Amino acid sequence: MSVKVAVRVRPFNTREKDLGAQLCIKMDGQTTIITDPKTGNPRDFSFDYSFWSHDGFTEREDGYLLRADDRYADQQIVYHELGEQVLNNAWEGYNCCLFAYGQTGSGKSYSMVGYGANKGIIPVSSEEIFIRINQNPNPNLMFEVMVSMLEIYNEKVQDLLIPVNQRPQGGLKIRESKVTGVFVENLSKHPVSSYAEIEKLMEKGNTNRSIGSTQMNATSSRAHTIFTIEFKQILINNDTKTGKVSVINLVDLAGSEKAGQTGATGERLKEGCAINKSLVVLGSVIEALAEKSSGKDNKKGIVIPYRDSALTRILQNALGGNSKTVMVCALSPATVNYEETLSTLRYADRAKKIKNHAVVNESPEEKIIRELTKENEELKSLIEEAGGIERLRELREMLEANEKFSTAQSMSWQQQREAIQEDFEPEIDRSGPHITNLNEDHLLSGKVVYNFDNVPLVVGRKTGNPKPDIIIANSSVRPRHCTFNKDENENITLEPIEPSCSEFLYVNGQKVYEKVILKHLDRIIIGTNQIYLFKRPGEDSKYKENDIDYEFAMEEKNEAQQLELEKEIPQLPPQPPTPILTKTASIPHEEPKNDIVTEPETHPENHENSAEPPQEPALALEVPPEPEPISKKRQLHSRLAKLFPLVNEANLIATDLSRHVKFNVKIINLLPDEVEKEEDLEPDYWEKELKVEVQNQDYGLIWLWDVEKFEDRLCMLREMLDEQTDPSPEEDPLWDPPEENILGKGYYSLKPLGLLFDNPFNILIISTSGGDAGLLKMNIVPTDEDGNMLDEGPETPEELIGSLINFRVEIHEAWNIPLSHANNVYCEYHFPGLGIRRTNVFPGYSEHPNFNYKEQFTSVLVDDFLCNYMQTKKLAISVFGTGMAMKVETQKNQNQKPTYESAPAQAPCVENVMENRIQRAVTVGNTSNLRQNEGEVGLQRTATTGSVSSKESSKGSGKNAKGGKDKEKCFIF
Ligand SMILES: Nc1ncnc2c1ncn2[C@@H]1O[C@H](COP(=O)(O)OP(=O)(O)OP(=O)(O)O)[C@@H](O)[C@H]1O
Repeated sequence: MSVKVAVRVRPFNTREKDLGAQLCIKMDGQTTIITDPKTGNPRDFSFDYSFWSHDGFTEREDGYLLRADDRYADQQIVYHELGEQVLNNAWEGYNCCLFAYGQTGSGKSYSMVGYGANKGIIPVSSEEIFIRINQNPNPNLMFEVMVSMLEIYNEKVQDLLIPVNQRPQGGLKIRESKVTGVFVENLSKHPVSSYAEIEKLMEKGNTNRSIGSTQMNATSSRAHTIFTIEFKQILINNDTKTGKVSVINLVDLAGSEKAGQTGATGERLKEGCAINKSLVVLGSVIEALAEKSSGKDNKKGIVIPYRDSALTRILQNALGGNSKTVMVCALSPATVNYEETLSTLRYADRAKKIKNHAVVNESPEEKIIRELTKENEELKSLIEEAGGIERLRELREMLEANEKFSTAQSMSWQQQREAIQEDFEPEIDRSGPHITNLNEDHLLSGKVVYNFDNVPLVVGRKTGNPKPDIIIANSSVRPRHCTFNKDENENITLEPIEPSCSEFLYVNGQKVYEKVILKHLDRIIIGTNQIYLFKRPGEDSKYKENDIDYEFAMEEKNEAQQLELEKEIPQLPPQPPTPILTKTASIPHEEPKNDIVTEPETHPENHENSAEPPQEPALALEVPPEPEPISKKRQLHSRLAKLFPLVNEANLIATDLSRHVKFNVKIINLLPDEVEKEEDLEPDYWEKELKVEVQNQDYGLIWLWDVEKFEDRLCMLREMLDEQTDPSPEEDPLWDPPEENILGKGYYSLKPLGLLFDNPFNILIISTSGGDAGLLKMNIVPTDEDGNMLDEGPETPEELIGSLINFRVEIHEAWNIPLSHANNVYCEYHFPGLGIRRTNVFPGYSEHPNFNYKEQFTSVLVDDFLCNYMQTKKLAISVFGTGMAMKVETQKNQNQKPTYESAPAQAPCVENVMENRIQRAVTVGNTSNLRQNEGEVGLQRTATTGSVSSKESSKGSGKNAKGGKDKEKCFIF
């Protein structure tokens, strides 16, 4: 039977409502339709169930969302359709699995666990199990229920039903035996006899998850939780026992954002920290199984990569095996989440193709014990014969795990119940002032509580001396970070322990520089993401407690910090002067006060081709174009406000890890593809993008990372700090193969082509920071059909309309390319109607690549569009190159100066480069095009020497140019 797939769309949340969100999902019977907000194109998907929970409900007094029109699917309907089916299957003795998949905040936990009166599938099914048991009329039929709860975070499996401080460092081991299949070694199983007991255990599991999340740097929404109910029915007939057993796995998966990038392997997985390896592999498993089920399996057979992740190993049975499986895909209704929601629907579409082979698990107990004993005997004899320490160790561990498993298996439910001492933490008194946690996973909020019976309470890391009272393992939290105390009026106060802690201590979004008195429902942020709500029962607040959650507090902080930032940094972009001159000199503007934000400091002075007719003075008084809309500026500020603390945190982690690297925020320009007016070449009018500059402090080299890559790497840095291990280069977030980057764009006037003139010219390559990245010698030569240059052209370009022209694009060479990125340089352009064209790649390192590119185009029709294009637009030529490659022998040697790949040319120091540039610019004969400035990425900091052989380097660089799998030639910070 196939995996059953359900999709469910939730209501808009408050934030989406505030932003005036638009709906992009419709449902019609089993069909779910998603509409692309950009194109208006709908796409249909068909599933076993499409649950509409977006609107059409009323709220009952107890908070239950009740259906008000026929379309609305409330919690009861969803349970009835999915949960009940799971229970029926379990009763028949089938293994069952229910997955919830979807991006963070899409409603997975709402469906699986639920909130308040809106109980989800897990509690309702658990309750129903005992209702059914209690209704059983057969005195010879006995039932045994055991539960376990685990979390998979960063490929580590942890038992959620044991105290956090008893968790094994490396997590629990996943074992596999011929007899039992896959099992988690030492996972505690808890015999339960009522729903209330299950509820208590679930509560305990969530509290442990919540505590666990304060003990790690990363966020908890990237963890998967599996709640397992083992359900046995034993029929006693005279002296014989027969029965059935069913394992019900209820799986709340981590947020699926970015997991759409399924099939990502190798290098991509290195950046997969935020992507979540288990989810990526789950995608691959589903894809492979879907392919297999669709009969596309070729003779060799499709290998299902179960073993590639902890999640898929544990759930192997649920996917394509002995299980009746249901997948609930939670959908956000808002157009802003269109891409993610579409990817969830695609995922769901693939999952429905999986075929499972569920069988009734009848009376396995005695049989399993018998077979396990046999397997253990076999293992023992293998141990005797085994050669090699590694193999011996493996077999011993397997035997030990198997023995523990058979001992547990042979114990009766009653014996196990007696053996396990459920220790529930005593309730903390919340009647007085206290703080309680807010977690991005709503289920984990309110689980961690501290009251102020014993003050002062110091917060810090476990390395703090004296040891703090509240331990938070967040890299942005100092060893002794802040203190909660009581003043003479019984007010609770909070203050940073030293000034540097204020960077990561906020109350209601504002940094805390000195002692503050806390008021009821104040939001306290410690570090980057540990949030607490202060409560003083009985005190009034202008806020309602229900309105405050993790997102609220984060958003509040980001907005407040954004306002602070706007006060500190110059306007982005600066207001253009009025009136604007077309051939204007650079517009002076203030140096940024904040030394982290680096704005483009110069402006292109003159990008005109020499063959261009002089500009009419009339143009000089043109009205300046509208400045960028405020919202874009604010959006940039808002992203900056979010990025700054992360960059600060990355710098703190780098220091803690003794890595000589500094992160800075950079605002770079998105160079335009179409240039029409002079203003189009003013960086002030270009779209801005945020990058993170990564500066190696030993060698002064600089890399620019996308924010997304930075966030992935930060996440890996946090984990490195948590685990305190030396990663291999493949796993090291600060170890990169050389990457291909855009060095800049040059703009070539097509006006001469419109008059059938050639136009040999050295165009300026403008870098993304608005500076220069060298010069490019090129020409477009109008020709006859045989490629011979034409002698004359028309009086006006319009005369060409309707005729066919021939021309040759020549890109000869480039100069002064920033050396640090001058490996495998090539150019690319897009002439309208002729597609994207590329020069050859100039192999190896060269500041002066010679492309020698000539491409003849014949019979190109000049229509109105092309005629107009040639008169008004410039052709953009993009120049790409690959970054510096270095070899590092071992990580231990990282403090030694790395050796470059050999090359004939000296890798120059910055003074030489600038000197050479000036000399060369003079010989180029068009000095007006050369701007001496910060332009190129990392050039002026490339003050290293070394030798680089272009022959040598070109050998490896072919691969590097394509994204670089060549780990040998990587750089380590
Ligand atoms: N069907 C629904 N009806 C009403 N509210 C819903 C529904 N689904 C989700 N919500 C609300 O949306 C918010 C986010 O839902 P939920 O916590 O279930 O998301 P999630 O996908 O589990 O997120 P995470 O990955 O962070 O755990 C919650 O406040 C929840 O109450």
